Amino acid sequence: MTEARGAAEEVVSLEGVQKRFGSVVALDSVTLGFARGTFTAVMGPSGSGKSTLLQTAAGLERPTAGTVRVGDTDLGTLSETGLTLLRRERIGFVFQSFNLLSSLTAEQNVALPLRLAGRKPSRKDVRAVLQTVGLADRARHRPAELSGGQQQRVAIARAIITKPDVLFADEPTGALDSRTGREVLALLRSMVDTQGQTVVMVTHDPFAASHADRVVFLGDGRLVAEMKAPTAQAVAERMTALETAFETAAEA
Ligand SMILES: Nc1ncnc2c1ncn2[C@@H]1O[C@H](COP(=O)(O)OP(=O)(O)OP(=O)(O)O)[C@@H](O)[C@H]1O
Repeated sequence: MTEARGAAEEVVSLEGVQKRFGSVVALDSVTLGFARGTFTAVMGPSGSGKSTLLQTAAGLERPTAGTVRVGDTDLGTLSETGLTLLRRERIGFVFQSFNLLSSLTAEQNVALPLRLAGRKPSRKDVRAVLQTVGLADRARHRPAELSGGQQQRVAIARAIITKPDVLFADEPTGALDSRTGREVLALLRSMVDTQGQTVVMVTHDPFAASHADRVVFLGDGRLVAEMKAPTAQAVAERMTALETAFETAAEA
């Protein structure tokens, strides 16, 4: 393992991961790592296992077989409480639907993970994170007083307040118009470039995926392709080919 350290250190790794829901195999023999300070997009046809991959990598779902590691910790060795603590301290998660608490202000939402961890949030830290996402002047606003893009930026601030090893984002721009979506993508990209944050994002959108360093493509729960330095056009072409291939296979 020691030679894996350094530039290519993997923050999260999956080895031979399978996830079944009854008779449905949502993930099959997935072996994949996410290096520190990199931005990965996860793509694939509907039902190919993207969300399941994210949830399994984040310790929200336990794999049926195989191993998920966060740093050197094998999640399979952790109790439910251990897993909850690890998620709280080392993993950030952002959803398409923001999931902010409507009765709390932006800064109270951002401070929540620290409170849940029994830590007293420092106003300075909370304001610094809001500053990072460009919302220092909206700290006292409630979600209903913010635009969709601003709410998603609060959700990102809330996810990074604990300085997680990795930020998982499931369709973070799915509910946003294209301009605010671009702002959120630029924010994720700059967190990778300026803070060395590791980001893993599920998306259907080739333009969103082009902000990543690498795109991994799933088909029927398997890892079927990988693209470095993606362009929106190259990603769109690959997706069309994949969708055709999997539709043809499903019809056969
Ligand atoms: N909790 C669950 N119970 C039963 N089946 C599930 C569950 N979660 C996912 N599945 C099934 O696992 C497969 C993969 O689902 P998943 O949501 O990971 O795909 P996806 O690529 O994220 O899809 P989409 O792009 O449509 O969101 C699908 O066949 C889905 O129906």
